[in-house]
Amino acid sequence: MMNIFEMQYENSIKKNGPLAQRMRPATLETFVGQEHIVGEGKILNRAIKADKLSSAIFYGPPGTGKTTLAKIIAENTNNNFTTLNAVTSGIKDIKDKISYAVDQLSMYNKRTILFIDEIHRFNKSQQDALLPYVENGTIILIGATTENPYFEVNPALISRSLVFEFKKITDDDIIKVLKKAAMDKENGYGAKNVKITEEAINHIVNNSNGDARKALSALELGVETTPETDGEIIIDISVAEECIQQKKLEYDKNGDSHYDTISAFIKSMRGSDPDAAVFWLAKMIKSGEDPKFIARRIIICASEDVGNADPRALEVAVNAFKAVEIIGFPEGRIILAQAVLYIACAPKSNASIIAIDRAMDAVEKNAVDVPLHLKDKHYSGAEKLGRGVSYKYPHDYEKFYVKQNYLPDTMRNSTFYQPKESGYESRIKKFLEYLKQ
Ligand SMILES: Nc1ncnc2c1ncn2[C@@H]1O[C@H](COP(=O)(O)OP(=O)(O)OP(=O)(O)O)[C@@H](O)[C@H]1O
Repeated sequence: MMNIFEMQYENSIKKNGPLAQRMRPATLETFVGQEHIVGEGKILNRAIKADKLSSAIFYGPPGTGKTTLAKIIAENTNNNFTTLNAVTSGIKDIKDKISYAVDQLSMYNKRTILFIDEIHRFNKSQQDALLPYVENGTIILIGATTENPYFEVNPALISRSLVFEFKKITDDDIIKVLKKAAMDKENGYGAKNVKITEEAINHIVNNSNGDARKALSALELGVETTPETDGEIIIDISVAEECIQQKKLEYDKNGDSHYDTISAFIKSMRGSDPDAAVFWLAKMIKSGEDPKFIARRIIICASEDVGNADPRALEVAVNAFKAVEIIGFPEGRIILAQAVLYIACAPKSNASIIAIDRAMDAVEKNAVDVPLHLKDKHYSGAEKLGRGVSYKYPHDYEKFYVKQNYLPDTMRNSTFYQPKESGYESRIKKFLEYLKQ
């Protein structure tokens, strides 16, 4: 349950807010996807129904239902419900919420669910302030984050919470959400006679990246800007293309533009354009992006796009992460810039990501029995079973290399790693060729 002001605010959003807010499901039955979390018999489903909720962290991409699920929980349990947004709140707001929760418990014997959006944006001392009250059960914390909580949320809070990972919403489920919004007479466009072509729906779905808010906002823009023809509003492919584009410019302040900037930033590093890379870095710093968030993207880029063409890129990136953690802003900008420029100017190879993705695919598609000669023989009786028997020890051979199969028998000679003729990796390539001569 929410307090009276929060309820009034919610109701007014429900009536007047954007389509995505108006269509926010209020019950588990209308909530799509995330079966692994809320499906029948799953722990959260049971906890909600039994009103026995413990603190939780909801982790996953935007628009996948983290806030929605927290609100459903609020509606369906007997606790108070109140919210904080970690981007806009400070320690005073946290203390106010705590004292509200303490009053509620002592006066009415009611616990309070505190939903904190973007909890990773709280610093350590802000997160620490919550701890004793989470620990003694005054507060049931539900923290939502798009960032991996094991890196970003205080381990003490994590260990007192259940972590639930939200997945991107599937295409079929997004279609359901869109069709429902088009037909819903009360909160959607059911009264407007909206027709969406199959092609338009597919286009919106394909460009929503599993984000229901993004899909609904595109539909909203389409309907609100398309005049009626013969009593119908027709959303065809050209309208859909416009809407999913324009939405990026007009709608999202923190949401899409944040992700678009990161995307431009990473693409500039990958594209070996140091000027553009440092420009997007500056934009992220100016818009208040967390330095550790930026540093993590740099680390990923160092491995994904530079890889073994210059193995030092990963070292530089990891060290930049550690350094900004110690230094913070404003000087942290120099450290980040150094790493970004290093990576933008380094030789490039995506051989590592290709290799691991191919290998993961192969693991899914093949039997993965370890060949007999590679099996562990360090236990009695292993040799009788033929384990490890015909294994050849490479150091006993010329060049410290011997030709031998290391893959499951069904996959002999599969190739996952194809070193590129780039930077240090070209030396790796030559070396492998020399071994195999
Ligand atoms: N699982 C879902 N089922 C039905 N509708 C959904 C679902 N997830 C999201 N939506 C729709 O998208 C809107 C935004 O979702 P929500 O605010 O729950 O996302 P979120 O995961 O909290 O995202 P963010 O991290 O950006 O805050 C909702 O108001 C709702 O209309």
